[in-house]
Amino acid sequence: MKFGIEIVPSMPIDEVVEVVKLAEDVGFQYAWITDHYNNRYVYQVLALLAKETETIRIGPGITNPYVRNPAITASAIATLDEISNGRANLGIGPGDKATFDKLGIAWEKPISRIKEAISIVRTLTAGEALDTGAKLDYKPVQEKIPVYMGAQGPMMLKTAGEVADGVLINASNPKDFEAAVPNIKEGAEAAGRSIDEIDVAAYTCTSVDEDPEKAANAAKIVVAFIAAGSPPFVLERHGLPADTQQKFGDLIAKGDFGGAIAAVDDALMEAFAIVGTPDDLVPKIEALGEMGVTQYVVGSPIGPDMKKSIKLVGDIIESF
Ligand SMILES: C[C@H](OP(=O)(O)OC[C@@H](O)[C@@H](O)[C@@H](O)Cn1c2nc(=O)[nH]c(=O)c-2cc2ccc(O)cc21)C(=O)N[C@@H](CCC(=O)N[C@@H](CCC(=O)O)C(=O)O)C(=O)O
Repeated sequence: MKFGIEIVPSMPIDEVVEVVKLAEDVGFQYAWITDHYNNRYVYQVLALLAKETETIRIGPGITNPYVRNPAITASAIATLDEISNGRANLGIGPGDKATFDKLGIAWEKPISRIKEAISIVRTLTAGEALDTGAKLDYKPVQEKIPVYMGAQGPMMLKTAGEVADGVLINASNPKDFEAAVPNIKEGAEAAGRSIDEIDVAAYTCTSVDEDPEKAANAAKIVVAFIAAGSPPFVLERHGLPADTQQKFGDLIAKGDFGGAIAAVDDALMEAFAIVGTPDDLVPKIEALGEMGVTQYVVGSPIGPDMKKSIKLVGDIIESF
């Protein structure tokens, strides 16, 4: 099992660098930086991480094909690959509707847009020209920069199986991967590929601490947001009430975060997060491995004390 870490650059840039360097020191192999307009700009954060780290692979986790023209993304990731001396990964996915509504961007045909974007990025970073004649005037270090797709829906997962080198799946329960992996496999085989070529990453709401209750409490607000964004098929899969999305969506929309946290029960925690002591985490991550997960990404909130939690995860990495 490989280990990654998700960092939301909502904290001061020096702290972002500090926690990613710590993650590298304790054995994490991937750092994924989220891409939302309201946080620090993903590619400047990544450039700094490239200069400040040596071995950890880095990339957006995830960007999308709507906020930037894919040729700009190609140049951004090729530049990152040069600065990091060949450690860039591109994480790209549909983006989220709430953000696009705020930016006045129409969220149209996400699957087609992502496939087109990946094809453009691959063509340009391979030093080739688009039909329009567009071409990069330099080549990245890596022959082929790995492209990971953020995906949750069945069609998006199949598309990832068809075209991507990896998939970042925002989920934490074995039931989600029991459903997701066959979709990825179907897409891969339809494209004459094998799922073994694809790094299946669990991009998981994680909270670890020596005190399991503190760990659980730190995750509740993230679980509330996940519940608010969970489509009916996910709620059904976990036997959650059909009105869960509406209930948490309403609480969050009116800013009642206390009410949202109080409404998070054990069933929601079980469905949408992996929390507890390091010893609690091991069997849960192993269970994901049995479902075909090959990379575990420690996602927000990571823990009540982020640096301490990164070190605690570091203590269990070598046991995988
Ligand atoms: C579009 C959507 O795909 P989805 O994968 O389920 O989208 C949910 C999330 O993956 C998506 O919002 C991500 O961008 C969220 N996301 C992030 N979103 C962000 O904006 N920033 C992030 O940093 C971020 C990180 C992240 C990490 C992992 C991860 O799994 C998701 C992450 C969906 O509805 N898919 C369905 C329907 C597909 C569809 O839209 N089909 C179209 C036509 C097909 C076409 O598009 O051509 C249609 O039916 O009209 C499906 O896959 O079955």
